[in-house]
Amino acid sequence: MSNILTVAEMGAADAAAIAAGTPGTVLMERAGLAVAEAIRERHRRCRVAVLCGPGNNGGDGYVVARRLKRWGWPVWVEASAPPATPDAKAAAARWRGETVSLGAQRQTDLVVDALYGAGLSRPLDGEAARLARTIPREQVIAIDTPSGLSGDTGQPLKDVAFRAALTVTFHRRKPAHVLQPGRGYCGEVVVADIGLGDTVSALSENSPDLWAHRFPWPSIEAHKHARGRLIVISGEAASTGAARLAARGGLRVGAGLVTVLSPPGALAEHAAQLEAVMLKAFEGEAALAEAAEAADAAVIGPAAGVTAATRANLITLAHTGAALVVDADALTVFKDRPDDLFAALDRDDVLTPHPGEFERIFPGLLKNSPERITAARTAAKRAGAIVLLKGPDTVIAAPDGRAAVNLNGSPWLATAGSGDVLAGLIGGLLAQGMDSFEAACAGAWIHAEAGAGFGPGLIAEDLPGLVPARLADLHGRPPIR
Ligand SMILES: NC(=O)C1=CN([C@@H]2O[C@H](COP(=O)(O)OP(=O)(O)OC[C@H]3O[C@@H](n4cnc5c(N)ncnc54)[C@H](OP(=O)(O)O)[C@@H]3O)[C@@H](O)[C@H]2O)[C@@H](O)CC1
Ligand SMILES: [K+]
Repeated sequence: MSNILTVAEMGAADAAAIAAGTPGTVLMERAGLAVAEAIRERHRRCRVAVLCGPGNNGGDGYVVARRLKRWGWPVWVEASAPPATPDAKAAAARWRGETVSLGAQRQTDLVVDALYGAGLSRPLDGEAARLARTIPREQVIAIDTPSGLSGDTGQPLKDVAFRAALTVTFHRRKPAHVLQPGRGYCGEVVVADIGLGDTVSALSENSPDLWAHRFPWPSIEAHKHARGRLIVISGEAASTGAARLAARGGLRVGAGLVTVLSPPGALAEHAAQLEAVMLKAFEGEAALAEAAEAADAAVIGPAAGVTAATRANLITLAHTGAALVVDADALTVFKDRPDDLFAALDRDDVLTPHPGEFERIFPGLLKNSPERITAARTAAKRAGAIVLLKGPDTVIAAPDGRAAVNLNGSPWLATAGSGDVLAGLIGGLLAQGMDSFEAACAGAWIHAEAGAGFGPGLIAEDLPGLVPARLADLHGRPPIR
């Protein structure tokens, strides 16, 4: 169930099921029952107001009301308008309980928000808008999406939407359930199966389902050279920590040989602090090209310096066979000439911008896109490379249109150096020959799991050491404690 469907794709899935012989009323019964069961699983019998709109979202609401009433719950419907679709009319006709107008001001314990679904195109107004602003979220169970949210963008239209403790949607998540701010409005999200069968879309949740079956576990004959060689380009003496964080991330995630390539002036600093990670000095492009000759992957950018040297180093690395992770300063340094960067990249390279860096190399794109998935996809096409747009809802996009959204991000990762480790994790997976889109997804997922599992007090230095337990989970064996 890791695909995410747009509103139009969900409509097509509904229509296909109906065309294949399942009536819409049957789908509505399944949807309403799933919501009622989700409520019963979480709450003792209590007073429930079901707010029903005129469309099929409201139709689902009438089914919920009927089910709860049958189970003996005190429940009534508050209708914003009479049912207007054939299926909603049929559902309302089977509701034999009390119906009052919206906002009848009764004392209630729970509110089922069945006003509008994910396809909402007009903002809430009047009583619906007032209720959205005033009902406490702990009381609210939303059907499909909290009313007021745009299903495709996760934005509240005109800034007004219900906030829910629980959202029950059907078949697959929609962008509003995974993108901020919508995700924050949804509370817990339950995806109920209503029997629509298989659908495939180019957008997925980033979960191991996407890539775990192709994770580059070492074979029995593995030796360190066969497990992939990663290089990490270091900045000057005063800014070397970022490269070491990236290098340790790459080593922990399984690259066989990881080397920090350092300007001569920073060598002593590194030498004092590195063990399993190897160290080599380079000076100038020719030396870098030679040192990079045998690398399978390279990380460039973390504290590299926004300098002509970083730009030249990137171009040099792009001419080697290594797959690149381009982060931080190696992105910023192309601010005035992003096309030079894009011309140098291959489709197996990965860019890992945060929104500020994204704006520098794709000016205006984020602001002018309906949401960040579209922005990341457009960026990936423009760059001809994988783009990982960081955030609480990190998006990974490929030039061929594949995209995935991280659902396991946590605020603990918003700490200095965290992104350097992420670049190293992706680099380490690229070095082991993993497909670049999948490596970016796997790196982001492992990184997020590690951060969420640690919680408060996390610093970037902790992250590489948290990777083995996550790998053990993926490998299906108990972690080493
Ligand atoms: N077979 C299926 O498809 C299944 C669908 N299912 C369920 O159907 C839901 C989608 O149903 P839906 O398409 O009828 O949309 P929904 O949001 O209920 O109503 C739109 C209506 O509201 C009106 N309206 C809009 N904004 C408004 C506003 N601000 N203020 C006032 N009115 C406003 C709008 O009017 P219009 O904009 O057209 O003038 C239109 O009349 C989906 O969320 C899921 O719960 C499940 O049962 C499983 C099977
Ligand atoms: K709703």
